[in-house]
Amino acid sequence: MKTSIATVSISGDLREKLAAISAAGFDGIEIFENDFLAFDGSPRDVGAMIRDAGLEITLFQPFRDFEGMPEPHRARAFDRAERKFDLMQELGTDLMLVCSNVSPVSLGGINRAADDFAELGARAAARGLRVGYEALAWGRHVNDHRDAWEVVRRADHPNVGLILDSFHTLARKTDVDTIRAIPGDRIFIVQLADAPLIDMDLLYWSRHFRNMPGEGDLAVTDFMRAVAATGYDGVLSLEIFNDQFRGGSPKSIAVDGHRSLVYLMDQVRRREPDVRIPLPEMPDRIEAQGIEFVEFAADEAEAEELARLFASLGFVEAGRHVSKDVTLWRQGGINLLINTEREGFAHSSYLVHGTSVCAIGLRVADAAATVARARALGADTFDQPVGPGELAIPAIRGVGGGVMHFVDEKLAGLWETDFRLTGGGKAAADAGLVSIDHLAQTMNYEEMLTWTLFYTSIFATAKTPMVDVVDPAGLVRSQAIETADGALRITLNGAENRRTLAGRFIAESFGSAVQHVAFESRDIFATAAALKACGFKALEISRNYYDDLEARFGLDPDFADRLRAENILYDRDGEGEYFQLYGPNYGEGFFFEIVERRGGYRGYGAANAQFRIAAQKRHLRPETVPRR
Ligand SMILES: O=C(O)c1ccc(O)c(O)c1
Ligand SMILES: [Mg+2]
Repeated sequence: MKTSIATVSISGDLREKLAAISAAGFDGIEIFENDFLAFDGSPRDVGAMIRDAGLEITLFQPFRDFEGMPEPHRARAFDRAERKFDLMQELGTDLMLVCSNVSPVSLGGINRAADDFAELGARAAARGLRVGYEALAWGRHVNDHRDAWEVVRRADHPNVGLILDSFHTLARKTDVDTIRAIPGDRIFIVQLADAPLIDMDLLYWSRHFRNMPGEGDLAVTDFMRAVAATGYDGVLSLEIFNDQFRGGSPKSIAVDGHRSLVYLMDQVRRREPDVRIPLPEMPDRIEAQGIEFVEFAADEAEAEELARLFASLGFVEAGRHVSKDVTLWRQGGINLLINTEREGFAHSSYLVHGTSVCAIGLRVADAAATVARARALGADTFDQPVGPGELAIPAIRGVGGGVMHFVDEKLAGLWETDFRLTGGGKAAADAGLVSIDHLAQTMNYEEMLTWTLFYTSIFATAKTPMVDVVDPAGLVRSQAIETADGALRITLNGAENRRTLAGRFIAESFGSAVQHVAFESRDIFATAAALKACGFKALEISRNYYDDLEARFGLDPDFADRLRAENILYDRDGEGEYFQLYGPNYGEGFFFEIVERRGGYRGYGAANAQFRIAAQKRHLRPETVPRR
């Protein structure tokens, strides 16, 4: 599989783009003419610079408004093409993209366009070059790959081929199976892009909102399956026009791009088993079975405070690590760790972020296979020395550089092996928390696509639609990644500014991290009562909220009173009901939540988030409330 990415997809100057693209593992680039024009160097120098970066130029583009022109435009278009052929030869590339004409003076007519391409093909062939024709979704006469293919077919010249671009085909909802009838060797290059579904003008959508395959909502996998079925085995090239990417990190966008192609082709291979796809073998997407543990890094003083917080939630100290300063706190099926080691990963995490979640452990069927898939998708693995007799838990790096461990059956004795379990005390404190319902990771808005792709490509998960959460100081966008059975649920919250609670958390904990952990109760009212006995202080919710709730859902006044008395938030949809109880803010804005799901409720109480955030803001230490 040969991979390529258009230089427009990445931010920075040409040199920065090349470094990032090459480091991410691409074989080549599509050079956008403007990137070249803006660069102060001769075409030969640019070509050499690209090859020195270990990359080939897979395509030169775009060449506009060529086919179907009346004279004198027609002659001028051919002159322009000859100039660009000169440039291509100096750069060292043999393929030019001609996009369908948008000029109001163009005449249309399949045969006229085909004749123009036959002549262009002859001129290209004289120099050992090739031209490919792409239908722009907003082309004046040709805006569909089927018509572009008909032009190419009638041009009937070996140096003239078709260029497919998933965006143009999918944006117009053209049936992708029409691609299956095109001979694979007549397709000169395939451009790939996804996009979020937004109802807007096609040109504007294409030029500003494209994203990597798998990051948006288009059926790029179905498109690519159809392309693969033609026998096409040439370059797969990302062509992503995205305002956010233009200002983003060249490195992470290039890494995301490469990951998106590996993920895409892995999916295609599994769904088109008869098509040979040259991609290293890797395990299929991993079924995550739940969260085995959450580990906090702290110093000794803060560890005591954290321990008090755990105790107030009904957890009991259940053991100590055999060789490390790590304590285990347990309740139901939940394991929380407090790590106060003075060296190693947890300690460096503490030094950078303060008291915070430094690692999580996921239950999977096969930990080694999970790491193998993550590696194949370009994730960084994580290793740390283990003491004699202790178990090595395979791990990778996740959001904010945090560690994600994988625990499988082979590690079933983990707690008994690595910990001196003290047992006891369980019955005394239990507040009915049975498992972790979800984790919430807070990040800058620009990172959300990166981590959505990370989770959905490694794990058999789906993303829910993005929702807007209103913080009094700005918007926070929230999207959940979840398994079909809900065993793993992670919400990603993207802050657009530093004054929101989420933005403040990122600023004060120096990076993206887990901002809250939500525990599952099977009886929220019993839990609320038990927690009171443990000394738990619930976040106080505005009384006005309950008046509205009662009216909105037509709640029984007694039921509304019970919610109000316990500061429990409530939501309901066609499937079921949702109850939420919040603890106090801890440290830089970390908190615990307790939820109960009744019936088939699958959401996260987005409608309540605004009121919860307002309540949390009222409880912030006054000196830390950011000034405007
Ligand atoms: O937006 C454009 O003009 C444009 C140009 C070249 C392409 O390959 C494309 O997909 C879009
Ligand atoms: Mg294109």
